[in-house]
Amino acid sequence: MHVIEINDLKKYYGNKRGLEKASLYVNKGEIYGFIGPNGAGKTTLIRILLGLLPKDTGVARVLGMDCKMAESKIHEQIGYMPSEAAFFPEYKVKELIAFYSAIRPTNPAYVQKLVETLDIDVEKTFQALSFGNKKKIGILIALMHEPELLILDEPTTGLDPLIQKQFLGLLLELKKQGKTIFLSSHVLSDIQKVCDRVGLIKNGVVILENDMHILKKEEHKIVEFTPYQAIQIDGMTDFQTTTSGGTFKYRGQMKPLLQVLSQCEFTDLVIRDVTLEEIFLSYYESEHAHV
Ligand SMILES: Nc1ncnc2c1ncn2[C@@H]1O[C@H](COP(=O)(O)OP(=O)(O)OP(=O)(O)O)[C@@H](O)[C@H]1O
Repeated sequence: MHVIEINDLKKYYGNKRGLEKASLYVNKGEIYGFIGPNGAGKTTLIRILLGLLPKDTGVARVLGMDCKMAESKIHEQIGYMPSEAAFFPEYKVKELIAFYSAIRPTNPAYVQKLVETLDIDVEKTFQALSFGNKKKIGILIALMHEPELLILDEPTTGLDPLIQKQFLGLLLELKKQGKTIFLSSHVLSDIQKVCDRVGLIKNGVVILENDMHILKKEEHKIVEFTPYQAIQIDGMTDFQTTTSGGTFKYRGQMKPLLQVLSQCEFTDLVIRDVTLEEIFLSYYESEHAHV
């Protein structure tokens, strides 16, 4: 059984497309990265998963249950963090913790550990917090009842680098405990760091879904060098001049590449994997990816 199962999901707002025909699945215990440009349909899909929005047609199931039919049962087992945290503004953080602990059973020791990890000041009122600190309260509330599935919408935007790092560490810790995490984000470096699988959505259709390591393996290497010189080798594409040298993409065995490069005089040379951002852009920019 998949923790999340979406099949041919369609949702229109009047005559405006939300989702066209989206399909994806998320396995138990994995961190799934959900990415796509503005307006692609990410929030629509998340709102359907949470039972907040009815679908038109297709399948939307969480933990084996239909999202709309079993809304309240699903909510007990989901931790959801919206992209912008909004809680009772005049409540102190400790009062918010008490409020949510009364709705859903929590382990106080675990809550305290989260408060310390996220470096949260529980004496402040929600409205007195900065954007980043409000975001941390969103993370705390989503995690504090130790749900089986976490659905996180842009969780790290606005967090300082240290807290971002701690937060990503926390996600990996939760994964170790067997929790499943669905992470929608524009911060592709975060997705690349923690996700096992990734889905790309465009115009309401999931155009690519794959394991992160397969996705990266299928792609080419990037070679960056200084100073400029004309390099030629089979498997090379997109040769470009940069301010200090050049770059190209390379698909093929390492040995012939290294033989050619060893003939050159470099002050700097980097052979690296493509980043998720580069993979993402190539899918979004290439003609055949247009759907
Ligand atoms: N309430 C609504 N009424 C009409 N159209 C809507 C509504 N909500 C979303 N849409 C449209 O549905 C499409 C998908 O929007 P959605 O918010 O799901 O995208 P998104 O991928 O979350 O975008 P972003 O990254 O900008 O948040 C967009 O074209 C949007 O304009």
